[in-house]
Amino acid sequence: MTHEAVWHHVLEHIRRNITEVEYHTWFERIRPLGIRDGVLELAVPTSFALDWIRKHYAELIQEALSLLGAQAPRFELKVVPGTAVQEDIFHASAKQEAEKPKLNPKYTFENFVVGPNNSMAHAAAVAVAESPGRAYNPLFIYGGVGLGKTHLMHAVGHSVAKRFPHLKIEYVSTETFTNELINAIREDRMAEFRERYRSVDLLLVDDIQFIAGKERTQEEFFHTFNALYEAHKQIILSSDRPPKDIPTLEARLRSRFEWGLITDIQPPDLETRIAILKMNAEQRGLRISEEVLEYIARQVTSNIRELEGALMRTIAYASLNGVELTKQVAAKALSEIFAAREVAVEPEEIIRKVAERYGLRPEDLTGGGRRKEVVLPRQIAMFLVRELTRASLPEIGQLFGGRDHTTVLYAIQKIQELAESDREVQKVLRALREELA
Ligand SMILES: Nc1ncnc2c1ncn2[C@@H]1O[C@H](COP(=O)(O)OP(=O)(O)OP(=O)(O)O)[C@@H](O)[C@H]1O
Repeated sequence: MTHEAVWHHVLEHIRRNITEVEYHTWFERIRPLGIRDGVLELAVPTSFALDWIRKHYAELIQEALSLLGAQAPRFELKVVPGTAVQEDIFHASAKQEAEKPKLNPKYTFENFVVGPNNSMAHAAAVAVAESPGRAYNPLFIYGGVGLGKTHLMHAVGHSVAKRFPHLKIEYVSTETFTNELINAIREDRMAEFRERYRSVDLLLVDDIQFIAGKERTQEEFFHTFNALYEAHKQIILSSDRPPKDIPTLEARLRSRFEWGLITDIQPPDLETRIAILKMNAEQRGLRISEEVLEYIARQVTSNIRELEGALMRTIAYASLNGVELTKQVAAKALSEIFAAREVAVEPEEIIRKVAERYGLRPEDLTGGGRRKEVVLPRQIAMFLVRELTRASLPEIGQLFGGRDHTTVLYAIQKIQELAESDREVQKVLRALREELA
């Protein structure tokens, strides 16, 4: 099913580069058919769509394929009327989603590889899934970016949904909770908001560290928490750090977060990383040699999302270039990502140097300020962290005050453009790279 993985990555690239409306109109209806002799074959619903896509998006699709390592990126469009999606299907499915908990079907216990790094968190999650509201309440899972916190939370959700179909499950990111709260206040719908969150049996809240500094959200969450807790409803929270390290978290919330069980997830060891890659490959119906899996597992050590990305990239590279997947091919596929990042420099050091050059404090760059004087230096710092370290886009977002990865991506693209057109930026980048080397 390699072509599906390839198409998935192409879509991710496209989505970042066009508007949502364009994406829904043209790309959601395309289905990948396969890869033949390095050519990606795509089914489109009508000949009108075929012409339009060829005319307007061919370059973007090719660009995405070359980012995946295709040396001669090629694709072919075919009209397959069955791929048409009725206009209102989007709306119908959106409605259904709102009612069902938004759980990723892939994030189940069966798909979760247990290793020494996550066995405690896994055992706690299983215990909670078996008797929600009774085992550990709240269950607080913390750990670095891309280590499986969301996966475990969703796994509990799936398991509870299966065992206790009558229970109401709600998964929400802290960002969404905050936005919904703001909207409810603005639209005078607070009673409805409260009812929604206080009537659930299992509440899963992701990235609770983002509640830091948001007084009103903390206040509201405090009451939601109490209502659920008192009614013996289960709460699971995830965070990138333990409660005691979340700044400006009200003491009463902190102590509540500590009432149940706090458990962490550490980066996986080599064996666990290989096992995760193996499972991923098997799920896609692919047989990949141990040697190749180990090679990939040795390249990416601290983020499972990136580990999976590296596997995908390798598979895509081999199939788009029509070659067998060997260790040498894997090395080639990954060389671009890892070669440029072998300089041993810490992100904090980069931030410090960039701040110094612009006469700012490091906190100015990592803080929330949007003054003109800090925006460009911050973007430069993000760009250099990406270039000189192994930090992923979400990790960089975290370093810079919990910004979204799309903001980081935008910053990087911006500096890439300026690095070609603006002499001042070229000079600064050259000087900083020298200082940091
Ligand atoms: N133990 C595991 N076994 C199999 N897959 C895993 C495991 N841990 C993580 N993954 C996979 O790694 C990817 C990232 O996991 P997830 O999104 O749960 O991380 P996270 O810790 O919530 O990250 P973030 O801090 O960005 O929210 C997912 O695709 C997930 O399925």
